[in-house]
Amino acid sequence: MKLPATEVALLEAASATDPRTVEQLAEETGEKPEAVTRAAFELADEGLVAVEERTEESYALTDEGETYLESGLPELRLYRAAVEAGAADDPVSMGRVIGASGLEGPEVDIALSNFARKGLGRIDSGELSAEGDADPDADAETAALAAVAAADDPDPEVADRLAERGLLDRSEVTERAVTLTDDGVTALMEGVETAETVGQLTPEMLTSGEWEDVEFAEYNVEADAEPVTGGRSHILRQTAEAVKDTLVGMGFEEMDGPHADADFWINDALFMPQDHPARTHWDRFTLDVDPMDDLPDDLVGRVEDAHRNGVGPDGEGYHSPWSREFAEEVALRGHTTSLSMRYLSGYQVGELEPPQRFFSVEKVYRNDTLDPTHLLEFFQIEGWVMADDLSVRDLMGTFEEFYSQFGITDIEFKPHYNPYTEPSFELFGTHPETGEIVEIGNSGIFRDEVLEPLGVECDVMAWGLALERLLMLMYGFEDIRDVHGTLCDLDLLRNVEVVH
Ligand SMILES: N[C@@H](Cc1ccccc1)C(=O)O
Repeated sequence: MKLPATEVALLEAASATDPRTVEQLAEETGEKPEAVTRAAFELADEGLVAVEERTEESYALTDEGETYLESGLPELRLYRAAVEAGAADDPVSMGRVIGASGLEGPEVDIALSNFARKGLGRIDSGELSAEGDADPDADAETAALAAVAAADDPDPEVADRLAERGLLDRSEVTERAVTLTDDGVTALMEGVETAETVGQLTPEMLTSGEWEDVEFAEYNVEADAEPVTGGRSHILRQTAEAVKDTLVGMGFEEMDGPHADADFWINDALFMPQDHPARTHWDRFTLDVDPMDDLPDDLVGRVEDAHRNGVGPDGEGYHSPWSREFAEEVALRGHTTSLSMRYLSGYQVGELEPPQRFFSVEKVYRNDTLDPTHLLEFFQIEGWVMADDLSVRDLMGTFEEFYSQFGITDIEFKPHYNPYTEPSFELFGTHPETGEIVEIGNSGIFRDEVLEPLGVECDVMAWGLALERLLMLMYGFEDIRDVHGTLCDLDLLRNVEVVH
């Protein structure tokens, strides 16, 4: 039997009783491991050897992991500083502990988010208390980092968590072991000879014409290749595109408009009283820019009248102060319902005749506290339908159809209050991992106090859904920061595919 040189060397080095790994065989034959793997698969195809594969996880410290192994994990440094400051007895101001800990930049966030998770203590209204019984020297994550540094096996669960924190790189190593089959033994006994094969075509072979007589080695398309982690679109972006496709498929057109807008469009047009708590500096990001003093006078007049006196024979209005200056102030929009107001009023694209359906998937800004389910900037899936005789059934049916396209079929509704819709409903879905009920949106049918000043004479149902929450239900994230910011899970962002 004639075989290429590497195959012959491999057959001779392999044993019928003792499985040898590709690495052992590579050492013995003096061939590269890739060449041995390729040859082993060739021989396996011929039935001369059996190849057994085993996949194992392997870990390596990232640069950050190495830094923390030396300096201590940020949360432990925070804990030690807290104990030193007396936080095991009485709560101490967070700023003071952070100052004393020497933590800087992103390390502060990292320390704070892991501090409570590890039960090292609690953070409450800017004060930090330390758990007296915690033992920073017995930290499982530090132990796992040290194990990896010493080439020992870390606890797999802890190692997974460290990989998520970006402190360990996880890779899968496939180990292959080769054994001679009976046919392989027979072939060896009958004698195998080397057939010359060429792996690389050279310019010399081309000019001399030698290429016509040689036998070329076959490509091994199963050989391991280095993973490539180039740029790709972010999971949130991919999901936003999927949402847009879905809504366009449902007959909606896309809205577009300013992120920084007049309070008039963000709040007044929505019949939000000017003294509503959501309009104070606590919730909104005010901008130090010129007011928008070119608002359409007629419309502003009708909106002011609705606020002061109400609409229709029984309308009450708010009888509270209303100022045009406040309406002209510019802030970052806290919801994209500002766009709906611009479109419904005819201001953005001219007057619209019913029926109409519009949507946007755009960023909104709220002065919230960052936590596992809240960001200061997030994407809202805004939408509305303008038609005669809309009912709550239409609203619910639209959501059921929309969410079912993303595999979510257990939407629940809860009556709610918005100054601009009546009735109003909050939407909920079930988190696939924790089973918890998660709020995913807010909706309703616009009140006359909103529609009449806008000049809309039929019904309009509308909603604002959170894109990030949809993501949590689709992929089972428990912390939205897994896809954003310094704590994001790079492995996931590199590998996830959005399908819908
Ligand atoms: N603006 C609401 C969502 C909404 C839009 C339109 C009608 C009803 C509710 C929010 O941000 O929560």
